[in-house]
Amino acid sequence: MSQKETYENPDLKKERQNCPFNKEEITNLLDGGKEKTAERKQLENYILSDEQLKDAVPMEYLSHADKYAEELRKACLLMHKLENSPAGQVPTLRALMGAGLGSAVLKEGNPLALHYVMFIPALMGQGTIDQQAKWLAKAYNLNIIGTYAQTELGHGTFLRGLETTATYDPNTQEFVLESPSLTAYKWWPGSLGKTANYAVVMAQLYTKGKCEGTHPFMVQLRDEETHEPLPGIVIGEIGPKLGMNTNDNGYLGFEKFRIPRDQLLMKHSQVLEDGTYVKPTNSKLSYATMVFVRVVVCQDVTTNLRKAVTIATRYSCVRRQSELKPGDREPQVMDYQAQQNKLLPPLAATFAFQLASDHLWNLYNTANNNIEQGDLELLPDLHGLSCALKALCSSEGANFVEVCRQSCGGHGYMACSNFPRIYGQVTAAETYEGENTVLWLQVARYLVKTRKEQTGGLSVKYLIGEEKGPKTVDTTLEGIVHLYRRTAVGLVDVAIAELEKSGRKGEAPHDAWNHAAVYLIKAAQAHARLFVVESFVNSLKVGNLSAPVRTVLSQLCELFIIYWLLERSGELFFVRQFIKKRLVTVEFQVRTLLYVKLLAAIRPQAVNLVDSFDLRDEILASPLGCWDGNVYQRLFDEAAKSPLNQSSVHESFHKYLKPLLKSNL
Ligand SMILES: CCCCCCCCCCCCCCCCCCCCC/C=C/C(=O)SCCNC(=O)CCNC(=O)[C@H](O)C(C)(C)COP(=O)(O)OP(=O)(O)OC[C@H]1O[C@@H](n2cnc3c(N)ncnc32)[C@H](O)[C@@H]1OP(=O)(O)O
Ligand SMILES: Cc1cc2nc3c(=O)[nH]c(=O)nc-3n(C[C@H](O)[C@H](O)[C@H](O)COP(=O)(O)OP(=O)(O)OC[C@H]3O[C@@H](n4cnc5c(N)ncnc54)[C@H](O)[C@@H]3O)c2cc1C
Repeated sequence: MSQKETYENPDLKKERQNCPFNKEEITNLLDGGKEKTAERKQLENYILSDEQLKDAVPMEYLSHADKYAEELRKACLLMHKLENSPAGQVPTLRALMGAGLGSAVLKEGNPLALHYVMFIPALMGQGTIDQQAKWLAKAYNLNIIGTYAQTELGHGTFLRGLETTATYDPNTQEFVLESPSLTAYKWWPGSLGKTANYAVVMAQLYTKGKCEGTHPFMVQLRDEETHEPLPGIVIGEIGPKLGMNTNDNGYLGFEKFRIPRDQLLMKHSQVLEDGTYVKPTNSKLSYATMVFVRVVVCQDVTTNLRKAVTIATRYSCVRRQSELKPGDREPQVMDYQAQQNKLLPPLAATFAFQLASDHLWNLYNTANNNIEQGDLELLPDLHGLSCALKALCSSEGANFVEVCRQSCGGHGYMACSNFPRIYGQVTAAETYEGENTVLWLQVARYLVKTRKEQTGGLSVKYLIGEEKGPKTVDTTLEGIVHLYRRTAVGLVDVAIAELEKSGRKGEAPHDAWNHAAVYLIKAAQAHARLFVVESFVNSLKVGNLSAPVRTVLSQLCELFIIYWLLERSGELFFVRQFIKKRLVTVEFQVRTLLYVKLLAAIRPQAVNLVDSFDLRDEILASPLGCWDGNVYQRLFDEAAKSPLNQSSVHESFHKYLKPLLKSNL
């Protein structure tokens, strides 16, 4: 890699001098330990040194079909490389599927991602031991490649409204899959368009003339040799999207397509040979694959945000523009407080989101182990928290990525800056795996229920009983967290009051719910933010951090929680107690002062902080963010790759422009 080449932009060099903390300590912290960092670096060397995995030309210059083919070529090569990986197969796969190493090679959506992120987890979570024995080894060995086909043209959010049917025929002991209308066609599943030959398909199960709701079925789609669609399967790709264009999202219809009974994934519910239906212990267990993906999406979004912040921070220290002191040299744009205000909150957010995502990952593992033993107690909390953090990390993440792009001025708008690709990935996460508004409303449902029934899981314990803590302005971190807590409780109470008001007017509960949506969403968002800031503050209390690292992380933590407070200060007005005590004004003044001081304190450490993410140039894939800061030369080199620069006069001049010039219009 180019990291250790001789050139280093003098401004970046200066930024890197006298770093007050040990960068490697933060790298190790983010990787999960020194050994993990070493493993990651070894793996990066192994993968990124392979010439065949490099793009001959930037992907943007390829046609839609060539983009897909090129990405598939690299994805398959990567899978071959797994066999000899120095880190072992599973860690390598994880690193590849994560947005870091994988995206250095597979730029715009991996055609094999769904196989690992949803198909295999669905088999594991929904299949019986026998079904896993039959399919899992094949899936791991890539003898079959699968996807997760749930969303339809007509319905993505409302799963109870899915139209695809799977009707049990006891005479042949088969299910008959059918798409009864155009809107019943599966639409969106990744890797379905051209890559997958199998899918876990969600369909309405009918047996003995009764609909038992949506269930997962293992379905072969294409011939294992020829890859031709099987008779009764109508399949194709849905076309270009805002981003993720190398992932072949597809459509799928069924024309009385038969599968054996044992291809209903029967871990939680069964259909016996005679058609008798055996219910699951909880009907939402068939939604478990989505819960898993919501959990990993938080990590994925955070990794992408780290890339955007690194690119924008380094560029902002190389870029000099305008005049700060009259007559002086143009300053680094990072020296403008306005630029710090853009970039330091997202920098802090990368830590906040990572810590909250780690917390969620641990909850997921504990809850999942318990569910395997038949104990579903943690399921509601897991559902609530995974919805909350998926929605928060993806929406805030997408906004922050866009701010990072804007902070790079015109050059940030170039495709080669990598911002369009990063944004395409992060904003997709606002929609897939549960559209964010819909997830906020799921969270609100859990909060309202907890507050009313005074019982709920760990993440909502603060809603049970009377709130405790100071009622006046308290400038400690604990004090600010308490303010978040009071806001979150207050907003749930406001939402409940709205629901009750509508109830008193005689509105039916579903109408009252709809009419309180604005309040409910605010309450859900305040809850999610409380969780993130609590995780950040609590994780600084524990752990073996050196004093300098603790200091800089504490500054970031404080900056972040004040930033959100100021951004969302309007919400305090919803909570009556703040208005009565005139707390809002006081809070606002005190916090703004502190926030501005923190910007100045963190500014000199910004480059060192993004360096400690240890993202190689190949992973950043942006001339603006490269380690050496050789921004202008690299931009020029990128422009030289344009097909329009391969000749001094393009053929279209002779075809179109010259006749126009000569036409005397
Ligand atoms: C070697 C192996 C290694 C493996 C390597 C793995 C590698 C991992 C590496 C990680 C890196 C990965 C990076 C990955 C990211 C990039 C890839 C991204 C690919 C994206 C693919 C996208 C896929 C999709 O989008 S799939 C489709 C997703 N669709 C949805 O999410 C639909 C949303 N809708 C719903 O979920 C529901 O319909 C809902 C919840 C909105 C409403 O459902 P309902 O049935 O109508 O329920 P409702 O009446 O509202 O509530 C009833 C009741 O049920 C509770 N509930 C609801 N859902 C759940 C749930 N999921 N779990 C538990 N409980 C649930 C709800 O709370 C209510 O409870 P009560 O109030 O108590 O009644
Ligand atoms: C990049 C990408 C990859 C995807 N990959 C897959 C995949 O692999 N497999 C798969 O099955 N699907 C996949 N999807 C589909 C995805 O899961 C759905 O698009 C998503 O769940 C949203 O559903 P929808 O499209 O029906 O949106 P809609 O529900 O139609 O949303 C439209 C609007 O209606 C609002 N709305 C809907 N219901 C409510 C409500 N109850 N209350 C308030 N507002 C509401 C929404 O907030 C939104 O503003 C993918 C989508 C994308 C973008």
